Amino acid sequence: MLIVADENIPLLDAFFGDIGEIRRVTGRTLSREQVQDADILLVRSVTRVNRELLEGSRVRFVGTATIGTDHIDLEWLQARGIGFAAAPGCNATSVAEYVLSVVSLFAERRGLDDWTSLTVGIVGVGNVGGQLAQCLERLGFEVRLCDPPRQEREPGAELPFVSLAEALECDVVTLHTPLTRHQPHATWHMVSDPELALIGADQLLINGGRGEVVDSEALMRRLEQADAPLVALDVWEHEPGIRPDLVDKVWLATPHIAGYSLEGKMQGTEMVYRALCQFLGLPIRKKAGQFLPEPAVSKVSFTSSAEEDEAIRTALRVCYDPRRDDARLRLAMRGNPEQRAVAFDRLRRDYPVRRECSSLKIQLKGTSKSLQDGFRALGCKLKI
Ligand SMILES: NC(=O)c1ccc[n+]([C@@H]2O[C@H](COP(=O)([O-])OP(=O)(O)OC[C@H]3O[C@@H](n4cnc5c(N)ncnc54)[C@H](O)[C@@H]3O)[C@@H](O)[C@H]2O)c1
Ligand SMILES: O=C(O)[C@H](O)[C@H](O)COP(=O)(O)O
Repeated sequence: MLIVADENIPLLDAFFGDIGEIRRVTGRTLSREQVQDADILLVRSVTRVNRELLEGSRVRFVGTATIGTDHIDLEWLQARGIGFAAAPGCNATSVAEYVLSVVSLFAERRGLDDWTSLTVGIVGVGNVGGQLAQCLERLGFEVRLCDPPRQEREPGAELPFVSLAEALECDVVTLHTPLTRHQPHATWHMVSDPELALIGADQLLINGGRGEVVDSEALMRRLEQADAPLVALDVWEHEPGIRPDLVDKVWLATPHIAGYSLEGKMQGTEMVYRALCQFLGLPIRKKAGQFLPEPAVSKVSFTSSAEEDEAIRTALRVCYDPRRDDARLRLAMRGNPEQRAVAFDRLRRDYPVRRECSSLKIQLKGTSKSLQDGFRALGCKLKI
């Protein structure tokens, strides 16, 4: 059995080595010829999987080790009877930690002693937005949730949903919707001139979903105005050929790596492996956890002198500080368009190991219960 797989999927040999022969390919440039004789295709988000790629091939199962599926023509796969699996929720914790870290930097920039005084509007309350909301609420933030599809599906739900306009009133607005083009709730350019006009200079807009959810022309126009909001973009229209002038204008610019914790990537591989085993009728023998290496930083201690917010933010940034990715992306924006696109993908391919807060043991001596609860909200292991 031939498995054609994106070389950026971690642990390919460990998970799939005894299922078939693996041919590693560059996901961005995968061609019909490369996939023609494959039985199984494993991709990440940079490969468009559709009729143009697969017509006439032997492929009978496609797996994407990602949450998003907007790069896959699901209808065509279904019509052809080709098996499919994605990895819902695999890197939700990683994205939530990215957002928390960005919010912590925003609070510092605003000179806030208490970061939980910020209100946070979450647009798209699925695996990522839901996990983020839960964590923020446990930390003591006021959160507003906007998810019209869920609001319709769950009319009697306990969760109070707000409109997009109401979410846009929050100090921080963070986008976690999929990219969709079908009405009534299409997200393509969901945030454009009218929505951007609703957020002002003391607010922060984060996009951790898909680049095309925000109209980048409109965003450029808004960022040229004196009362423009701060913006943190992890995802961009037209990746990898993103606009350097937009990178210049946004406050925090990262190369679509919010979900790039090692745990998140490895879980993505495991989920596709499990689905493939089921598809082929094979036993499931492996788990991502068995391959997780020891983290570079494994323990952090705080004493009774630790200031609560400060301690939580320190631990968060031990795991992930987006400023390093921001600096690298800005450097990568030198050169001509082709060089910039290559550099964008290289930053993603050669991404350093990043671990989630769950990899961190926190030792607390004489600290308050609320500080302990804060670390629990982050998923850290506690030693009290
Ligand atoms: N930046 C990254 O690295 C990264 C990582 C993971 C996922 N993502 C993106 O984030 C998206 C969300 O991930 P998830 O795991 O939470 O997906 P999910 O499917 O679990 O949740 C998405 C939620 O968005 C809601 N939604 C759909 N249309 C909406 C609209 N018009 N307005 C408001 N809400 C709407 C859905 O009802 C759903 O509850 C993914 O589809 C993917 O594109 C990005
Ligand atoms: O949808 C997802 O899971 C994320 O956007 C994912 O982290 C994207 O990473 P890529 O597949 O482009 O490596």
